[in-house]
Amino acid sequence: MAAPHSPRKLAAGNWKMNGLTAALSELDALAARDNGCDVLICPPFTLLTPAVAHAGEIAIGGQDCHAAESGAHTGDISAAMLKDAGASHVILGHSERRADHAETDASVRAKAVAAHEAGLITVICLGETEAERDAGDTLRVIETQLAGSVPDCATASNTVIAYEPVWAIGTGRTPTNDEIAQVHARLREKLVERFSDGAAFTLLYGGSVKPGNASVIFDIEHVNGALVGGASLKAADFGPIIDALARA
Ligand SMILES: O=C(CO)COP(=O)(O)O
Repeated sequence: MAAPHSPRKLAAGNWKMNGLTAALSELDALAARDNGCDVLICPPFTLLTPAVAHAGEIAIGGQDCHAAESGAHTGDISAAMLKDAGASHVILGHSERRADHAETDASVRAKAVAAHEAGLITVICLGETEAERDAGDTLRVIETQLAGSVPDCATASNTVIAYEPVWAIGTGRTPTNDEIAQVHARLREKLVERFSDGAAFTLLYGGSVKPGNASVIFDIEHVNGALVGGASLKAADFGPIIDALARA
């Protein structure tokens, strides 16, 4: 595939630890829409294979993978297993995993290398905590996470960056538009410095994106889409967010 010259828009849903078989009807509803931009759903591992069968044009991704190809890692899943199940993407370094599973920038980077070797597109998450924000450290934190978590093999075709302020996830709170703009501009600047196709990486915002605030967020420069948690679980909520992105 030729290298992209400008970022592709992506509406990504992270179902987290939500969804039994009945939730596949939401995927049916999304697959039946005329979406107008790339859509990705990352269901729990148990639904990956059936989700692929229900997804139509919608891409399906995992929510994590191990850095090793295989071996004695009880409860883990490899990038090749995700690919084998029909996934095209994997979320890495989500703040819930950084917090609950002690993931570091180095471990996220190792997972990203494994995912790229398996042919997956990575959605690498970063974002500051509320304490870091209050201390005025947001840009320093995201720069460190970007440098540490994104491997040298990253390209605009195999890597998406998601800025998710930890304090905005599931809280109904979001940064100001200026704050989002500042972070995304810095992410773009650093990607352009490091990668020859840095201008074409898709940059997502995540954290309390809803149908009511999506359009305003998508109008911000360098915001190419969203990584959505709660509002991705129902097609009735995620559909309007997809439409807002397609229109932006
Ligand atoms: O963590 C998120 C997506 O990965 C965001 O979750 P919410 O959209 O529920 O705030």
